[in-house]
Amino acid sequence: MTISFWRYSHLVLAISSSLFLLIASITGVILAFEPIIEKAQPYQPSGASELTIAELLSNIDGKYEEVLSISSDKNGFITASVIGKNGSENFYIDPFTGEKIGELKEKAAIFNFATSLHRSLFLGTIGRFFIGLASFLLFLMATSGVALILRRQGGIKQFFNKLVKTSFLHDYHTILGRLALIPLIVISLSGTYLSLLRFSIIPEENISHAVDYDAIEASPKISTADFKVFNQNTLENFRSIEFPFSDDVEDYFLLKLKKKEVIVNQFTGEALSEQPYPFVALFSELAMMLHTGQGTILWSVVLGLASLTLPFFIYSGFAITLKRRAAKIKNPYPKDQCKYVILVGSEGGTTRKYAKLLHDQLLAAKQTSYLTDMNKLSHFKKMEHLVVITATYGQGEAPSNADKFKKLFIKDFRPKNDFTFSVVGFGSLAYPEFCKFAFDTDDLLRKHPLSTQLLEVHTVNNQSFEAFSEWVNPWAEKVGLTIELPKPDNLIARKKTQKFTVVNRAISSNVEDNTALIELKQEGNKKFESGDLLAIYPENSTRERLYSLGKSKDGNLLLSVKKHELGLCSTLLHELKIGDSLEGFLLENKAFHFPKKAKRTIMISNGTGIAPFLGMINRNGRAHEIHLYWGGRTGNSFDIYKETIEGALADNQLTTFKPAYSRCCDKIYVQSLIEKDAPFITETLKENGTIMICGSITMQKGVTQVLDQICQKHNNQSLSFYQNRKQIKLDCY
Ligand SMILES: Cc1cc2nc3c(=O)[nH]c(=O)nc-3n(C[C@H](O)[C@H](O)[C@H](O)COP(=O)(O)O)c2cc1C
Repeated sequence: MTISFWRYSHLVLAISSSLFLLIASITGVILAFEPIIEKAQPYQPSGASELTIAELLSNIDGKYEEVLSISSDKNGFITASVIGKNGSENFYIDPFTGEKIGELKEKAAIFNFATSLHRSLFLGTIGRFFIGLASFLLFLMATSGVALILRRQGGIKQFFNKLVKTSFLHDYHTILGRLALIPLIVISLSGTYLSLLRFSIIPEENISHAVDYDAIEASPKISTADFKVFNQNTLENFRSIEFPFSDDVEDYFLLKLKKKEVIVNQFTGEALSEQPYPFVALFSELAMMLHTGQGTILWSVVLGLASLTLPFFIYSGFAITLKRRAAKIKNPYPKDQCKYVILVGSEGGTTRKYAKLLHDQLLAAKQTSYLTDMNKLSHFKKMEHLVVITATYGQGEAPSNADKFKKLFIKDFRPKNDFTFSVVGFGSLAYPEFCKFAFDTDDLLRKHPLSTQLLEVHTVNNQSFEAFSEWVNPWAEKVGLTIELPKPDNLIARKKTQKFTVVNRAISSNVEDNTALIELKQEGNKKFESGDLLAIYPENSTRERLYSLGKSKDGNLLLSVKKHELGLCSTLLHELKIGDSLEGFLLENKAFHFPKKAKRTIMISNGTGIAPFLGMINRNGRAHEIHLYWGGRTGNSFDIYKETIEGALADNQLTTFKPAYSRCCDKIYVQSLIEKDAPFITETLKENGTIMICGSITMQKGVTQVLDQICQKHNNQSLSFYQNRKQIKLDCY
């Protein structure tokens, strides 16, 4: 079944039951305290459960004028109903002495109030019905939630694996969902069952005894202390005993044990009738215990905590849905009048925001643009340029608003005129099938006889605004437009910057590299680590450019920057001289910090991607094995890093260094080195070592492909297995 089915079901169930569930959960949390408070009372002396019923009766014998009944409550506390000096009384007794040890307390008003609200909303039968229904809907929601988590995690085996992070609310909706799953299923099913029982949909059977009163004998009379059935059963197994009304031989002891009732002749001790409780009665008792936690502190705590998660689920669930729907599409022109058609595939709403950004810019440039979901593909009479902007979900699959696209495209898409197309894929490199659905869509479009591909598929990792805008300019140029995307505040807000001064700088002697190694000293002392990022905003621009940082021996920032012809930031950085300063912002990037617990770390980089590794190697206290693979153009490309690397090798801070040069010597890429060292790499992963990759996206793609192949071959595991265990750390751009 498709993800949209489960998501839709989950949402509809939540909408229809949230109010009731909110009330039931808050009252449920209050009620969870009741059994905890009760159970904490000192009315159960240790060892009491081992006393026999005969011993209990002997211990109470003679203490009161008359004993009417004795019972064991849900907590195992013994209560007696007696006639004493003050008339009829009920209280807790010590089963070893028969003495009164405490008064029966009335239920606290708050618990009475919470119970009524929890059971019936103070609305009697109607209220009970809605609460019962909400309970069942909660069970269905848990089921649809499981289906959604299975889709997110990629199968049952990965159900409890670490999540690939998306947003706080989305992630914790899933994490708490997994933790509270079993208790919530138990609460919902037991609640449903108790409602069915209350409405007699499940019929309750009563025990009926058949005693032949004419045949009851009054002899041989023996002492109750010698009754067989009283000696055979302990308080562990005891519910209650009702004493005979009179000395008539027809009056008897009614003994209720955990699983059966016994009628006992008051003179001879003979069991006159024995009836087991029906299954429904025992099951109802279990359901009650599971739903209320009565009698067990631990389960009450679990129930209380599980109830507490419901308000969070309700809040986060609606917040996620609203975010998804936030990017509402407005189309001022009818679909058949538009020259530009933008189709969007989005699950969480982010890709839709980006598509809308482009759509709005086209409209602002007085172009006829039409934006719609991929599932709404149809005939667009005047379409000349088609843009598909889509995320990938599941394991390389379509998002829910694009899952019918392929079918529609093959069956119904019949444009009459030539059209160009360009596909932008949104995805995450943390997934093995990076932007797969975008590539699949591109393949499909390429096969159309009237289509012309304007640009290769462009991928955007982690919703990077920069990566998206890198596609916009060449595309706009190809269709004869100039578009400057304004960076919306809600994508990434400009941060409060601080000042950095250049204290060192080296330029690569290979002119083609156009690379600088720059050391910056910060004004202030904000903490940072190698692997963190420096955000730079060129003057008059809200655009942010992020650089991976190394931390030098002196605690300064190490940055390696390649100058791009039209790159505002890289030009600015390259032009800086020693003593110059610039504004920037330090961003923590925990996911790319050095793994201090791993004994061996393999670092793979190309070009300027070496910068964070220089910092990590600089600060390695030799306890860790570090192996660095680095790809550059020629031997000269290495010059600016040479001193640090050779120094680290001499000091044992770096164990091995293996360069791959693409324009000289063996003319190889870094992934060839990885392929050659396959056994070493796979052994490292097997022994919980870490692989860190930093550099260009192209290099990352090549390297992860090779890593996946060698992991499958040597370790019988896919790369995602190690990714999920956080043994693969990526920082590519
Ligand atoms: C459950 C789940 C599965 C995903 N699967 C993939 C995947 O297979 N390949 C990929 O490149 N990205 C995958 N992603 C990442 C999303 O495509 C990426 O976060 C995208 O920016 C989300 O855009 P949206 O908010 O418009 O849905 C997945 C994300 C989630 C939450």
